[in-house]
Amino acid sequence: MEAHLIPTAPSSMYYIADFITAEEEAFLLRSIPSNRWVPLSHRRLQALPSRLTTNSTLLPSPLPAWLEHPVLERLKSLDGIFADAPHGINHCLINEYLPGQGIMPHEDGGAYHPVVATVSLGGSTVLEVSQKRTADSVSAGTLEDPSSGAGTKTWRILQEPRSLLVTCGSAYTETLHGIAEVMEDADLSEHTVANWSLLSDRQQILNQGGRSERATRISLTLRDVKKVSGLGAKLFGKTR
Ligand SMILES: O=C(O)CCC(=O)C(=O)O
Ligand SMILES: [Fe+2]
Repeated sequence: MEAHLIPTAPSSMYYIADFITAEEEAFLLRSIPSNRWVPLSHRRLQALPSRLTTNSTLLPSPLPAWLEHPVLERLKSLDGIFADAPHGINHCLINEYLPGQGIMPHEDGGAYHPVVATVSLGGSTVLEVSQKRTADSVSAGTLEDPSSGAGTKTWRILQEPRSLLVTCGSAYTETLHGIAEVMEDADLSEHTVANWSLLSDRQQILNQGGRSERATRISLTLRDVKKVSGLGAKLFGKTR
């Protein structure tokens, strides 16, 4: 995994270009159930095996076979990313974004073990990661430019189709992440993209003058929900 560490991002984020093949991507896109989408105002969403209960508990049930092979199997083979997770991966949120759609800056929070693995399908996007603003970091801005405080430091992670992004440690607990609602991402270069050296296709971006048009993108975000309810937990909780 060390070869995939994003050098300038908060510790620790890993980017693996071409984590799956184009055939596997097409298989995943075909396999996502078409009748389980929950429409939101700026994207649509589904949760596998189900949404969490109001107190952030998972009613456990096996993840579908189409997710197990190849994605979950391959994740298990990457040394140790979910090694400390109490249950292993037991939950998958699927987000779909049309061009111009995104997600507000947020943190994924304490319902999950602090590791998330994101597989991107379809289009490219830029994930904007920013240090959480605390009273201390806001006051660290200068008088001339209050926004220069540590609280506003941001990193841009370009997520290409078929890539894997792993976010853990203080990158999980101390930062926010979001996706801007734009039709294209611009000003992409080795100076602005934290994972530039790890990208699959830098040349294409250079050929496009540092621009990347948005296309429909689907992300699979794989996590370990900490609270698993009752009997089902005994049957299905341990998925590793
Ligand atoms: O689509 C993505 O890459 C991010 C999704 C996300 O932040 C989430 O589901 O919590
Ligand atoms: Fe998130």
